[in-house]
Amino acid sequence: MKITLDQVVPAPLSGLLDGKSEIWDTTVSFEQGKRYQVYAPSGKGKSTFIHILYGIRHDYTGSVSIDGVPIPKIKAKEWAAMRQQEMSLVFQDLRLFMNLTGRENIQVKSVLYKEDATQEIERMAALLGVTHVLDKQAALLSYGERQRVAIIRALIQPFQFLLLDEPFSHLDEENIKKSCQLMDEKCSQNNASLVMTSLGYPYFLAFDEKRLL
Ligand SMILES: Nc1ncnc2c1ncn2[C@@H]1O[C@H](COP(=O)(O)OP(=O)(O)OP(=O)(O)O)[C@@H](O)[C@H]1O
Repeated sequence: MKITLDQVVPAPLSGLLDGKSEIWDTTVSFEQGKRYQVYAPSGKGKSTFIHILYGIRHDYTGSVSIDGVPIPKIKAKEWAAMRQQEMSLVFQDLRLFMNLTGRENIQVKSVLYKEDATQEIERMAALLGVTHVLDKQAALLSYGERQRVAIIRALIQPFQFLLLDEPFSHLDEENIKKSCQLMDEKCSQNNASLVMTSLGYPYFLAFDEKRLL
């Protein structure tokens, strides 16, 4: 899978760009198997960028294509299949279901693709120190615990692209390290790409490319 942006300018940033961006208003591709860091200060469009790649924002000029197919030509059914099998995302605001438990949140997608992921969920939860909250309602978890649940949910499904929107904002160094280790492991297993937005910290990932947004 390859994602290409061509002269993309999000509507909210129109007229505000300073010409330094290595993503907006230029041609840039994200290829399978590579790890990208996309960095920028607050308000420069990191979440907007991730939402455009995931096909949930369309308020921009220019074009985005996936494997050569422009996004407007991709049907809703194809997006649904892609989001189950090929693209996984950790939203900045996590988007967990607050009335469901941690485990139910993680299993939301594994139920869809009918894979028994029980053991793998336990392994990842133990590594990230959230075993004790798996059966608690998400609403009762701390933000850092929710963030780790959201990371496990993203890693448990198959993917070719792992999109991460400032995924470590509420984690301590030890948990960031372990999360990076898991992300690295899963990306290598799947020969997947990783695209992470951040304010610029490299964390514990070896990026192939770093791009200023
Ligand atoms: N739906 C929208 N309608 C109008 N303006 C928007 C919309 N979404 C974002 N913006 C504006 O676009 C700019 C980029 O927002 P975005 O959330 O993508 O930035 P960000 O780099 O992720 O910021 P942060 O690091 O603070 O999370 C901001 O000025 C924001 O106010």
